[in-house]
Amino acid sequence: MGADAAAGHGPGHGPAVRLRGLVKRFGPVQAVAGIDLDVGRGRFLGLVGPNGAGKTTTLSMATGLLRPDGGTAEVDGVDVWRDPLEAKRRTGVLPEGLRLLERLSGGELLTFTGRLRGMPEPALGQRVADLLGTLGLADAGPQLVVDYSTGMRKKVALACALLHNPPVLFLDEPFEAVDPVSARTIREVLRAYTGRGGTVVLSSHVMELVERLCDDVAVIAGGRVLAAGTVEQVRGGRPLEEVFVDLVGGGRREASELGWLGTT
Ligand SMILES: Nc1ncnc2c1ncn2[C@@H]1O[C@H](COP(=O)(O)OP(=O)(O)OP(=O)(O)O)[C@@H](O)[C@H]1O
Repeated sequence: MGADAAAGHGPGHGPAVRLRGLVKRFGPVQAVAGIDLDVGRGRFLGLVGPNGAGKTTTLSMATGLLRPDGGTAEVDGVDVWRDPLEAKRRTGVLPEGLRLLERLSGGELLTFTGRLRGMPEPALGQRVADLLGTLGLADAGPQLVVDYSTGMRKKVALACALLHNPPVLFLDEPFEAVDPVSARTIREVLRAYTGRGGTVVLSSHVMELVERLCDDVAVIAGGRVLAAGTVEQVRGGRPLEEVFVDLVGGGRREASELGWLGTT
């Protein structure tokens, strides 16, 4: 065992995700202003924050999609920017925006993704069939992704993230536009995954869902972590939404100021 591994560092060691001093600026906008965050193995972390808080920018830097201006990101003990290929082997990502290969069917997209990841047949074919079946996409058959509904696109993108059974999943708004039956299935799939030791980081605007599903939560605003811990710690006995609004809601104008709305 090397000195790093003995000290709890290096591939397969330490927290599943370790972010240190992550910083990103877009011109005059400081999108991420120094984020430190650890996510333990087998934990389910919800990343919440108002629009423009820096959630997607943080997830993009943690998954090798956007180069940080400063700081480090490690996944499963691998530095994402020093060893991106190894980090990406250990990561499944449902990115924002869902840019997919539109002229393939769901099955073709998954098979192509699996081959890019070097997955062998026939195990790949079995996993593709399992994922399409479980996520309710099998009936879409040869339909092309370009003709999928928004929720179907989300589900096939999620299937791509799960396909290689990575130890860590990063999911940007995985439940957005997904119907309640599929949402329940996805919750069960993700719970089973963390139950077996997998780690999930998801961003969401739905506090109730984070409260119900996640072990841990990090509230970010203005590119900084305002609160982080177990859901119970951060809630402190109150509904998470209330705590969230107290933390980030300052400076908003009252809805009642739109007194003209609805009057004739
Ligand atoms: N490519 C870009 N170019 C310029 N500014 C950007 C870019 N990406 C993000 N930003 C800015 O960085 C800030 C953080 O954006 P980000 O998308 O990370 O927020 P978010 O928390 O994911 O928001 P939302 O909940 O609305 O998706 C915002 O002010 C946004 O306008």
